[in-house]
Amino acid sequence: MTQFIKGQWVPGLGHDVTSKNPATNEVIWSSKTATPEQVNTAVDAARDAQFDWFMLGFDARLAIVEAYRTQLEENKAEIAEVIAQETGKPQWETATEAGAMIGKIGLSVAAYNKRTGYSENDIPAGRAVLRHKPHGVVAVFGPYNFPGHLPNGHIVPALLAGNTVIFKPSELTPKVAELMLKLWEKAGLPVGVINLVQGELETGKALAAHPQIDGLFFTGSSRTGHILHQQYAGEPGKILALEMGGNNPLIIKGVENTKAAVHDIIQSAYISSGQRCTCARRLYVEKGAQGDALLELLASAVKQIKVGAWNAQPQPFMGSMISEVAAKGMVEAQRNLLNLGGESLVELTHLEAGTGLVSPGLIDVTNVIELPDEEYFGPLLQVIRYSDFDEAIKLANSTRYGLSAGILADSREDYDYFLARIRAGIVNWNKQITGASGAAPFGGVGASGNHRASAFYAADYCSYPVSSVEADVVSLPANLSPGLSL
Ligand SMILES: NC(=O)c1ccc[n+]([C@@H]2O[C@H](COP(=O)([O-])OP(=O)(O)OC[C@H]3O[C@@H](n4cnc5c(N)ncnc54)[C@H](O)[C@@H]3O)[C@@H](O)[C@H]2O)c1
Ligand SMILES: O=CCC[C@H](NC(=O)CCC(=O)O)C(=O)O
Repeated sequence: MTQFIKGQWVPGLGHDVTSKNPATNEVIWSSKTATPEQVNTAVDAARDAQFDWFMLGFDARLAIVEAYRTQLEENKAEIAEVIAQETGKPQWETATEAGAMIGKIGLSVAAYNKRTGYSENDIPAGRAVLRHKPHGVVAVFGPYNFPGHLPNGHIVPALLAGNTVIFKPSELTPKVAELMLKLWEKAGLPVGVINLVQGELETGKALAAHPQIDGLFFTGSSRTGHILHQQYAGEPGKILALEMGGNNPLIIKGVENTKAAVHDIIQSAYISSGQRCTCARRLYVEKGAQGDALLELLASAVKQIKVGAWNAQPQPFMGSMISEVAAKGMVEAQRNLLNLGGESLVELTHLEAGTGLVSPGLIDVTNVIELPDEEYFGPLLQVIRYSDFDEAIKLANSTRYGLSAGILADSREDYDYFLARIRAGIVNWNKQITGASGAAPFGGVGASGNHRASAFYAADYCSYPVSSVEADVVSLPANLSPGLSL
């Protein structure tokens, strides 16, 4: 029973699908996909439930969301374990993801109150009141790299605002989604308020194209996000929030503590086996002896990064990539860069056939004339040597994306110069560029997003403002307009 539709667990009526642990190739979940007809039923259920859910009022909705938080807390270890088994991420990292899911509740409540909620002001004509209403029925599409935390970051604020939800998780992480829905069910969500449809392209397309969807909140690749954007052209009444990938630059300039810089670079480029949208993909290092020394230390540290299965002890820094296909894709990306003139500093290798285990790679692409503006979603960092700061910033901005960017530099002046010129939604100074805070807005520009940032600003796309001028009784104004007599 893998679809949760209208408060019931029902089998999918589509074709067979499985989910595998990418470190062992073992099947950990199998089922059938939801058909377009089942998607219709899920949307109908969400539509039927929506007005009553909204009319329950914020406090009653919050009580259920709080009960979900209790479920998350009580099942934190299981959530972390299922995410680890299904994504290949090491347990220390998935414990953090489960923690972020719990933390999202408090942050979403704070954001609801701060960004939306209710306010009123006395005005000469009466009272100006600002309220927010939910869009209605929204679809949430999730990626595989944070299968719990990122869809949770859409679902929680959407429900708090009074929307009902149809959740379509990544086809690579159905087991995590199933567990999340079981916890929502235990929290006591009314029938139809949240629905789960599992499947691949056919299911996703049926949901995205459904005429009864009022909004779609998407986290995933830029390629899919662009398809959805085109699909929603001419639909101004539907809200579309797109959180997509990046080709993120990190510049190193005038850093005394080389070891600390190497640590920040590794945390930026290789965490989650490079499978974070915020990961550094391009590293700009000044030409000269200082840059050479930094790269030498970096290459040595990269070679020492421990890679292993989700449950290996002692724990590795990098787990498996999501699949063997993804691992082979990174080997192919490296080959392509080498063919274009790149020079390998540390080779990325596929460690075990049939798995997503790869070692981290570092490649100098300074001599590549036309560097592809691609998001290689894995642990391969491209190094570019630069002669002057303006050149580094210009190269850093040479991308159609604009998600995250950073500079490691001991001079505040350099940071201010960079901050003014770099084009990205997340810009860090002397800190890794991954690990963004949910207490801040999260989103990119260009091909990385559509200016509907998530995290703390998710509240904004979950409702629309309703402005009212109100008075308790109908009354005549003190002075009538010229030309009127009553
Ligand atoms: N900006 C962010 O917040 C953020 C966060 C995490 C991941 N990402 C990005 O996500 C990508 C990795 O995730 P992914 O590979 O799961 O993304 P993806 O685009 O392949 O899939 C995301 C979701 O869209 C669905 N989908 C795919 N094609 C579809 C279509 N034509 N119509 C409707 N639905 C469709 C998938 O089934 C899945 O549920 C990377 O590019 C990464 O940078 C971005
Ligand atoms: O893979 C992309 C997201 C990575 C992650 N970002 C967040 O968690 C944003 C904060 C939030 O949504 O609460 C990161 O920056 O590492």
